[in-house]
Amino acid sequence: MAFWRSKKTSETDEPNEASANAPSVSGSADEQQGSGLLSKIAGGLQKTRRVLGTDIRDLFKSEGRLVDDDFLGELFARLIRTDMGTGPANKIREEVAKQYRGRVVHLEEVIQTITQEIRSQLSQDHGELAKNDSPPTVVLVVGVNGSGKTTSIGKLSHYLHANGHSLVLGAGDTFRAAAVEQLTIWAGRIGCEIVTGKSGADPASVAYQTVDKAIEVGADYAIIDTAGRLQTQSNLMQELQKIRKVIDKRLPGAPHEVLLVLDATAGQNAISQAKGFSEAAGCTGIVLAKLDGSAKGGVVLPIREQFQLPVKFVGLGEGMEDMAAFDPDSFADALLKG
Ligand SMILES: Nc1nc2c(ncn2[C@@H]2O[C@H](COP(=O)(O)OP(=O)(O)OP(=O)(O)O)[C@@H](O)[C@H]2O)c(=O)[nH]1
Repeated sequence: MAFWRSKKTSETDEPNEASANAPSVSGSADEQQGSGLLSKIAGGLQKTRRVLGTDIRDLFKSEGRLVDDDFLGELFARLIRTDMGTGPANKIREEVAKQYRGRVVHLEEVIQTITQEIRSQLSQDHGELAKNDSPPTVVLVVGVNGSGKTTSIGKLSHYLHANGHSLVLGAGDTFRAAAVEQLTIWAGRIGCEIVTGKSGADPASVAYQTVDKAIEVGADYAIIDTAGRLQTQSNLMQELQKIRKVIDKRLPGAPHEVLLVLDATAGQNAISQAKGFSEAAGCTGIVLAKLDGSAKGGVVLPIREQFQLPVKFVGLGEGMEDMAAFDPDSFADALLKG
């Protein structure tokens, strides 16, 4: 499932982002949705691009620039302003140094090199969910309070449903009544079943019943929400492990995906969240929500570098269709080419 497709243009193109990112083949509902999302992703990354693209352009006040230590230092400082962290920024600096040191370069050459390097650092990321050989595929969704879990579940469910998959949602955030209501509204919009527990019920029992229901009705996916928690709250982290264990008891091998929803506006804080959650909850992938409101989209890079956690989806707004499957090529292009 990829509804944010990579563009197929030549290496030297400097395209208008909205049109040039259009899918190579058009026609299917999937792809029509994709082309809308492509301009959305470019729009979503606008803030990050403003920091990165504009900053890098500013390095080139004159025609070309000599690539020396001064230039490389300035480049590095500008890269890390997007919260991409020192490791990934260093790799980009080294690549630029390797290719151009001692030479006068033009903006386009440097942008091209940076884009390629970002692509290659993220090349293993893609927006695909794991799939259980015999349904249901169980997806557990975790993250800190307010990161966008419930909204992301709604958007993901909408996408799966629109593509012919049946699903059951589990309102595992039994702590916050509004979260249950919110998920119930999403289920109503999508037209899928939802399992809820009483307020304060054991979330593990809701998770168990959700998987049970999905098996009973033969659903393709069971998607289970959880209450927001801080990665430092060890009792609540243990609760996630219990939820996992109980799910596995009902369906051995499940959950097949544990998606960590990170708020893109959190920048470097998202890194400590990724660390705490991936250790305690065995996360398999990231949903980077609220990319539309963030200038820190570069944070995708250190998360991949440090935790080998692929970004699977990005959230680009609060509406039902405001989510895109992650694609490194489109991401790198949208980040730099404006
Ligand atoms: N702009 C924007 N807003 C988003 C996105 N995803 C979620 N939001 C908003 O972020 C806020 C929090 O989203 P929720 O889905 O309620 O977050 P949550 O993680 O379930 O929250 P808790 O249950 O309190 O932990 C809401 O106002 C959402 O509408 C996104 O991709 N873009």
